[in-house]
Amino acid sequence: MTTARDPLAGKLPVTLLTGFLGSGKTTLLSKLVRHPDMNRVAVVINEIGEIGIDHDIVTMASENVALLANGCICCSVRTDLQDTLRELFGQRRSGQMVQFDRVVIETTGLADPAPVVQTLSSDTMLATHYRLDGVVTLLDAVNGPGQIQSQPEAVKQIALADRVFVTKTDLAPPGALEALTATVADINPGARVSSLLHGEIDPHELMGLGLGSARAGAATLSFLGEPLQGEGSGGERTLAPRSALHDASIKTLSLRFAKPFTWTAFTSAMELLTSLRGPDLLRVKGIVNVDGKPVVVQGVQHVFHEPVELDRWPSDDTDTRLVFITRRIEAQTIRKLMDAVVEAAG
Ligand SMILES: Nc1nc2c(ncn2[C@@H]2O[C@H](COP(=O)(O)OP(=O)(O)OP(=O)(O)O)[C@@H](O)[C@H]2O)c(=O)[nH]1
Repeated sequence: MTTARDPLAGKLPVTLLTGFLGSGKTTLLSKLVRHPDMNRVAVVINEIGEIGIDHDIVTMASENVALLANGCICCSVRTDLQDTLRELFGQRRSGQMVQFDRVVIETTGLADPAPVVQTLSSDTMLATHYRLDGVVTLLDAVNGPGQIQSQPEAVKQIALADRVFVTKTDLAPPGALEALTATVADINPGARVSSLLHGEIDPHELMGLGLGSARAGAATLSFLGEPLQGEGSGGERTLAPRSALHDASIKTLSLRFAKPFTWTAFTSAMELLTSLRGPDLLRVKGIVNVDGKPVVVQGVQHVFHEPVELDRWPSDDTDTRLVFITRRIEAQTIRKLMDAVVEAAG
């Protein structure tokens, strides 16, 4: 990978909407697509593995694509998401399709969102035209705690989120939002958590969540503000062991490096790490000091998105700070590996 000043310019932002079954995704989408500020969005509902789900937002045309009165495109995918995104782009370019300027993909409630994220960056054609703007995960205030304990995919959806919205707090006992906020923070300290009732939301809350917004400044890099356990050492947390999570092997590791990296050394370390442990590397986010310059990096499992070089550091802190969400990897393993590669690179 190479750094570029703004590799995201001109690409269509994609928001990935996840959340366990019944968490309120369709409710949210049905409000969103009717919002005046969302009039040029293409909504892709990825229904793989689900049969006959009748999303009320979609008045399905025979080819499973519907054009809403306000210009929204709704499209239901039962086969191949990649093909659908390619086709949508092709039709947009040739004028057969509304000039949509954003895509929202709703994944099936049981899905692990990581493959969809990977698809976006590993498929060359898709990566040229689309960029992941953020992962939004809905979490049911009533059923969420049980799902987190029993369903690894629910944990994965939270682990990959940029923002988590807790839905149905009106049905939940007092304190449910606070408790779930703490649980989410254990799984993914970088995700902002707020409540969402009956899908009522300002669409802008869902935009500009990911890397594309990194250059907006420190606020969007809040995940880097995690307290680290000692300068130069790796902070490590096992996910909420007290709540007996099903997949308690998922950990959030925060690493800080004072010495700047060369880009070659950093990418070599990441390449080695992903080749050795890719499937267990659920998410990596961070800001890297590359020869003094701040570069924001983000990866999901073995796929790294194009890094973004910031114009300036968001604060006085110019250390490299990386947050890893991993399964069965210790902080010291990553640190040793990175140190070794940096040393070898001279
Ligand atoms: N009380 C209450 N009900 C809600 C809220 N949000 C969604 N619901 C209801 O929860 C139910 C499930 O919502 P959906 O939007 O269908 O959930 P989904 O995530 O699309 O479900 P799947 O397609 O099965 O994955 C519906 O009956 C909604 O009306 C909320 O904030 N409060």
